[in-house]
Amino acid sequence: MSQREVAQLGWRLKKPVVMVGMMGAGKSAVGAALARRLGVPFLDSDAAIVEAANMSIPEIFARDGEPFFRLKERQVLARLLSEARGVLSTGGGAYLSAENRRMITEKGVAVWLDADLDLLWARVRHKDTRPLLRTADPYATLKALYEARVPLYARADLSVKADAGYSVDDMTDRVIAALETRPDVLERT
Ligand SMILES: Nc1ncnc2c1ncn2[C@@H]1O[C@H](COP(=O)(O)OP(=O)(O)OP(=O)(O)O)[C@@H](O)[C@H]1O
Ligand SMILES: O=C(O)C1=C[C@@H](O)[C@@H](O)[C@H](O)C1
Ligand SMILES: [Mg+2]
Repeated sequence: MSQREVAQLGWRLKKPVVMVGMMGAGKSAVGAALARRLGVPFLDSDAAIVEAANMSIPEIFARDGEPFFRLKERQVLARLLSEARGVLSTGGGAYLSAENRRMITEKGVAVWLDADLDLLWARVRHKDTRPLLRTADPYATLKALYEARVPLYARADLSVKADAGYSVDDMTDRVIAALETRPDVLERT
């Protein structure tokens, strides 16, 4: 194969990829790596909310409450989906609303990063950036959220298991392999 042919090897992404799953599953980290790998733009709904509000997520929760955050999340998701050409990582709660799931399914393909509770806890336990976990027993809170949410995340078009031994790059490989099972979403060029 000539150098020129090698340089032209790549991907054609036909629909936006929307990363869903629990806080700490790796949606932002893996989503950004996936976008770099596919050579497409990356968007993150949490980052877009923070930018629009000029406040951190804990500040928005503390000042305006979770219902207000969810309203902004829905508006931002609608805007980002209308302009998305690449990978869009969502916040951990975004896929729980039926209206958000409908918007995501209409425009893109949802990929659930399916990490188990122990892995999620190992990732989030030392950080205080997730307001929902600011409780007397954050592990019990995470467990309750996990158990309530898994049946909804399981509705995603594709799911990719996140194991403790997998790096962000390994997870990116796995997501690409899952996307390649859908020629209507991703093709090699
Ligand atoms: N495969 C991985 N291997 C090691 N560390 C990872 C992996 N994926 C993510 N991480 C790390 O775990 C933490 C949580 O990941 P990330 O912020 O991507 O999760 P998230 O799903 O976007 O969570 P949230 O819903 O809160 O936005 C980060 O510190 C990230 O660097
Ligand atoms: O799981 C959740 O409900 C959340 C996850 C984060 O991504 C943020 O969107 C926020 O902290 C709420
Ligand atoms: Mg994130």
